[in-house]
Amino acid sequence: MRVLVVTAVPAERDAVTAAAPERREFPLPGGAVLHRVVPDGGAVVCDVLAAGVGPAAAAAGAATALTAAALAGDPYGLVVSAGIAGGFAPVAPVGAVVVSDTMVAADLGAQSGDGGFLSVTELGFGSHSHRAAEELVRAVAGATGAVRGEVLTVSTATGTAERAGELAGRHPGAVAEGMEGFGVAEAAKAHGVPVLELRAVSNEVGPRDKGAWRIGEALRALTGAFVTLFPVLGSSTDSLPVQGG
Ligand SMILES: O=C(O)c1cccc(C(=O)CC[C@H]2O[C@@H](n3cnc4c(=O)[nH]cnc43)[C@H](O)[C@@H]2O)c1
Repeated sequence: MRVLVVTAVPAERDAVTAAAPERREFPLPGGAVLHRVVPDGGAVVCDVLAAGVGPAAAAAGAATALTAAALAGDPYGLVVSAGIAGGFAPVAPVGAVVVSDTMVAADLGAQSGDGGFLSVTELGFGSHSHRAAEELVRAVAGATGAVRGEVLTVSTATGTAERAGELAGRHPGAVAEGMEGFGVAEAAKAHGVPVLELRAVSNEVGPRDKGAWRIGEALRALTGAFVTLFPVLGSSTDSLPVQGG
């Protein structure tokens, strides 16, 4: 199976490729570079792209790689948004791995004028969420020990307890917050390819305190998650189910 993994920054990309013995580099149109690893056994070929921070960069990077692969006649069978994340306490503490059953665009919409928020779904402009295929989420959570739930995609990382409470109130099933998952899911949906979001928690969602972020610990947890994920993907002989809707 060919897998595309999209991270925001090179440190996250390198944490993913560290789960396999060696990597090779392949240029993409536009100048970005895919880092390819073939984990033991060779059943999975995994291209990892550091596409930039935020949903727009993630969607553009993912779509470019998906299109290039499709035009080369060798399309991907799965796209994964991966990296570090803020975790909602107490369900996803620092060092935990999370897998998203629903990738939610949590700040894409409009203020309602009475202090509320209207999602793009409520505005009638498509969907504010993408569900990952249930059997894939279950297999990944089982293999990696990841906490499963909604992972929110935000363009502005949460920096106050008030905002954290607001998001948790609006999304009681949220386990974590990142900045790319929904963008990757949009690109995957446009190409009819299954999507997954897997992140390791570096900090708690809440008051901004970058000094308290445990980035190294999270990146090591991310590597560990991919060490266990690759055999799961390698054992899926059939094509994976596409998004749950
Ligand atoms: O400074 C470093 O060494 C470093 C190494 C790896 C990653 C980073 C990042 O800052 C990655 C930004 C990336 O992380 C996600 N993230 C992490 N915590 C949160 C959060 O609380 N809220 C939202 N997003 C978060 C996000 O996907 C960013 O793109 C630095």
